[in-house]
Amino acid sequence: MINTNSVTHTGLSSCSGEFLDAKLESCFRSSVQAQHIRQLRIALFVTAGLFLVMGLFDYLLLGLSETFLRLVVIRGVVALAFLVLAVALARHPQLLVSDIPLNAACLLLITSLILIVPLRTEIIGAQLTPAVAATLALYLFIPNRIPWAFACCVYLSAGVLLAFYSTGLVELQGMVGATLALLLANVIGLLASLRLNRLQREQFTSLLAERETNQRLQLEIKERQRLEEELRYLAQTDGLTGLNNRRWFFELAERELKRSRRDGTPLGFCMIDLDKFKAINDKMGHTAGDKILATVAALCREELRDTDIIGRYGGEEFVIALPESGPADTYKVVERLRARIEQYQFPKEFVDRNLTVTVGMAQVAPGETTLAPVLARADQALYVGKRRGRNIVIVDAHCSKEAVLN
Ligand SMILES: Nc1nc2c(ncn2[C@@H]2O[C@H](COP(=O)(O)OP(=O)(O)OP(=O)(O)O)[C@@H](O)[C@H]2O)c(=O)[nH]1
Repeated sequence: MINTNSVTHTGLSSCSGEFLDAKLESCFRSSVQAQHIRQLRIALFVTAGLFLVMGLFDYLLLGLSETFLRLVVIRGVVALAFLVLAVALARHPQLLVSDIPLNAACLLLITSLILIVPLRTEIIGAQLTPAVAATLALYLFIPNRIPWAFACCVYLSAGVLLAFYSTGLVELQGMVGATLALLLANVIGLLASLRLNRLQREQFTSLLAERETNQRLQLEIKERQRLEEELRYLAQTDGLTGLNNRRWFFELAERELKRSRRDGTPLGFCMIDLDKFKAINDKMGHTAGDKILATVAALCREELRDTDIIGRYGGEEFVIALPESGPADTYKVVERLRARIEQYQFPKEFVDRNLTVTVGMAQVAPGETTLAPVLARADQALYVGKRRGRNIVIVDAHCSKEAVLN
């Protein structure tokens, strides 16, 4: 579909009612091609049918005479040509935009109408009706061809009038009447087809504008959704580590606490603190410290299940909630995590010794409805670990040794 931005203007020609912009005109034509082909085929079938039906009247009027046979040939050729064109249009839609087949069909129709005039002299007055009908049909049923339709209709009018005259049966008054009738048919046909062309194109322009507005709205909606997503991410995420920030961690952990109480499933917590991090910061610089924090966060994430929740608690301290993890499971996970960080080879420009972490671990006790007590116990255990020399997992004293070792 064409973008109206790429169109210089949507003005219409006053002669043909068509778009002045060739690209827009061709786009319009292809958008209505199927509809126009359908209309034209119906017109072709109807004309062929009418021509054949008229043969019956010829027979009633002329009997099986030589003139009748001539009329049969003329009508047969026209009807056959129209039927062939109608069938061909269905198979080859491009015929609609090709001038030769349509012009040939029009010329055949007009010539036959002119030739019929001297063959049916007994009802010469009635010959005007098909000529007027054909004039209107040529303007209205063959789309987007005003100049050709005009040329064809001039030929038809002149030919029919000349045929009337050549019979010598039409008086001056009759000739004037026929001329006026054909002139009127031409004027009405021309104006109607101009108006039709204009209306169709104005409708098409409005449709394009509507589509463009819709597209713009859709882009705006997408952009808003992207911004909302970005805002949500910023509101929930710690910029340095990409982990949940403290506020969002609490939100998620509260939900887990409620779920564990409802389902009666265990919920483990641990606090992780980097050992002697101040010294690294002081020696290697704050940027190196930042890189280490981000790497530790990534290592933690790798060691955890998708259902575990990790957040940056503050500075160089992380907090993890482990749903459906009893003391033994929680211990296994955090001990694995501690060992992973201890063994991890950080680039020498970040830290010149093995980095370690101390972990304090606690379990939510039965009946606890808030996070504060369990986090306080995990923090207390962490503090004990720091005092014991660091690089260790300390289990809160409320968890029995057996439960942890199970
Ligand atoms: N690079 C960097 N450093 C941070 C950030 N947040 C906190 N820190 C530093 O982390 C250090 C924490 O130092 P301390 O609380 O004394 O603890 P520590 O040196 O790790 O010693 P222990 O915890 O007792 O093993 C401080 O130097 C803070 O400046 C951060 O976002 N980036």
